[in-house]
Amino acid sequence: MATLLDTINDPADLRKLPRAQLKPLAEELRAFVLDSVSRTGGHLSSNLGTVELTIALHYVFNTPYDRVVWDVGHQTYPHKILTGRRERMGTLRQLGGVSGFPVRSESPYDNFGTAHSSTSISAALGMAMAAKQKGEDRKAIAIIGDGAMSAGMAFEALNNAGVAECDLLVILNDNDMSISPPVGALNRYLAQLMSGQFYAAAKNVGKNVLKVAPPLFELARRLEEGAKGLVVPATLFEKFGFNYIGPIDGHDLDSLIPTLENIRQLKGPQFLHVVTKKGQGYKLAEADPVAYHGPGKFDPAVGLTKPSAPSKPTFTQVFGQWLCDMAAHDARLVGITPAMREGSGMVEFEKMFPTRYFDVGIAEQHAVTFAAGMACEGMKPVVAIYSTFLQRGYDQLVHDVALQNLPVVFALDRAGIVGADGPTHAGAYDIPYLRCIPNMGIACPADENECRKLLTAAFRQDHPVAVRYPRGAGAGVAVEPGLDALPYGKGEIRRERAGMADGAPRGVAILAFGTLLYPALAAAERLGATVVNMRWAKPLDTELLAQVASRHEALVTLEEGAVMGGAGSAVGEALQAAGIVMPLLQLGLRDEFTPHGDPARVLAMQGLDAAGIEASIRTRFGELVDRAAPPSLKVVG
Ligand SMILES: Cc1ncc(C[n+]2csc(CCOP(=O)(O)OP(=O)(O)O)c2C)c(N)n1
Ligand SMILES: CC(=O)[C@@H](O)[C@H](O)COP(=O)(O)O
Ligand SMILES: [Mg+2]
Repeated sequence: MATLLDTINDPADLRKLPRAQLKPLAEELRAFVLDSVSRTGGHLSSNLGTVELTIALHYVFNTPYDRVVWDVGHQTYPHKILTGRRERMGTLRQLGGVSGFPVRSESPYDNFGTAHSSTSISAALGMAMAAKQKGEDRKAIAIIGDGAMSAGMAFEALNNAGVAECDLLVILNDNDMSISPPVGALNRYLAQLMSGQFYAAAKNVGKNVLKVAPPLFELARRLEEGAKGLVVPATLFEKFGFNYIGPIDGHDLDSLIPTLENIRQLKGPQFLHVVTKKGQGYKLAEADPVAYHGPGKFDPAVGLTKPSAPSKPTFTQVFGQWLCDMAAHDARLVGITPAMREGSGMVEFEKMFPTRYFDVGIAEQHAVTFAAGMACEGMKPVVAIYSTFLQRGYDQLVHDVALQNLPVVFALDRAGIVGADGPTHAGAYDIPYLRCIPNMGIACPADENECRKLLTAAFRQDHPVAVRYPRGAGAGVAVEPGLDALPYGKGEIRRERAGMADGAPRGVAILAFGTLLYPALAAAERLGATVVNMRWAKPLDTELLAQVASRHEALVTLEEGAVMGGAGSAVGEALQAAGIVMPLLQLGLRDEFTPHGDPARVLAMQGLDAAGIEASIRTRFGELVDRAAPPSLKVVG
């Protein structure tokens, strides 16, 4: 028998349903989300929390004519299911499948591409302003979480919107959670709004939405004036120029729908405060929304289980352990995260050093300058941040840290391909964007052990240094427990081509930056090439480079990052500066955005697995390779 959900292939179908059928639809939708995510993995708790809100939005507003902008977009699975992608949810976050975030090219209902947080109010305001300019009567709606609301960008947009005289609706989806528990004064303020006098004054809902009907409005205004004079101060959002409505129960369709229907008729900036529960309807996720924020596949009847055999440690875990060990060794160390405690491997550090741990909220710019301030006072800050999110703090990195040459360590996680999250989260650009900044050092560990030692090397410098490492596990190299450092700015030759002894320049040398050293070694076995583990993209080991250049006929650079402007470009510049003219092939991520999907496959599509590296080198330098390789290593055919 067809379910209600089966009948909805478009919000137009949803709008045909009688109100009474929306609750059973919500139940079906929630069950579908749980079942679907348990099969594919993905973001769960946030999506269980937006089921009713999504139904209400598409039911009340004329989507996609009215624009809906979801902040971050990790909570848009119900939206995807109701907007024609139900049957493709089994492909979620897989190569060629449905994206885990809104993407404009994926659906006309995805009005704005998101995944980095706190952009929704700006984008929706832009759309509202465009509608005003063009004389269109469409509505623009931003749905932003309490975590995302903590970012400066959200406040910049509120500041603008409050005076912009546009028909903008901001919906604050307040579930009292970021990925981990939310932090900061705004969070405390929202908690206040939820309690005591404010919550009692939730008649605000009735009062403010009545503003549409002039006679009632006058009555409401007088009531409001009276009430405000007595007990209810204006909310922060009213002071920003919004009409504040709420808080209302975001799981109660009987509150949501009439409230949205009324708001739809209001003019000017509206602010609806909706209260939801992360993980709503699935007890295990309600009890542990952190674990169920972004789980892998699991059996919903059992829940998440611990893997039986201990797997190789991830780079994140190697960093987390190093951070604790170095903090025990050096009291000046402080650890900073912009709201990514779990993802950045800082759970243990917070437990061991609670007074030296700082979660500053989703506020990357602030995290960087906050670190700069600490460094000015003799502390040794370690900012643990995903490569993609440091893009937010770029000016702060240049102006506040590097220009003042402050010793801040950037532990850059998720450098390179990340897989399921796709292009928004790929750490593709850090080498190019860091390398051009004076005073910066950039370390690219090839494996777990090097990661630990390069973190120590970075920590010992008196200037800023970034250590970039990828998502997941490495080659499985044993990590030595001490706090030894690798030398600053120095690489090593890992494999020498056969016949080096005769001194004549011959064959190809691969200069690997980071974890691609291992596929490079595999390719070099077949090519008879030399492999150099460069370790540092900046400073470049120019001495080693000159030595290797003098003994080979061609060089190949290799990095898991944008090839344009990356470490390979640095090698090209260094060769030119030294007056060395020789063929150079630069391999890395091409000048295109990489899709979401299995990371190994995405890397292979970029030609960065062992076979791809070998093929590229053969195509460009086949003759040199074959001439240099000893007969035993020659690959025939
Ligand atoms: C600029 C940026 N920093 C960090 C993140 C990682 N991140 C994704 S979701 C999230 C928490 C968002 O909290 P909230 O907006 O309240 O949504 P909820 O998860 O509670 O649904 C964080 C920190 C991000 N996507 N973008
Ligand atoms: C939506 C978001 O930005 C995070 O939840 C992100 O998906 C986490 O990625 P990791 O799984 O790599 O920590
Ligand atoms: Mg939240």
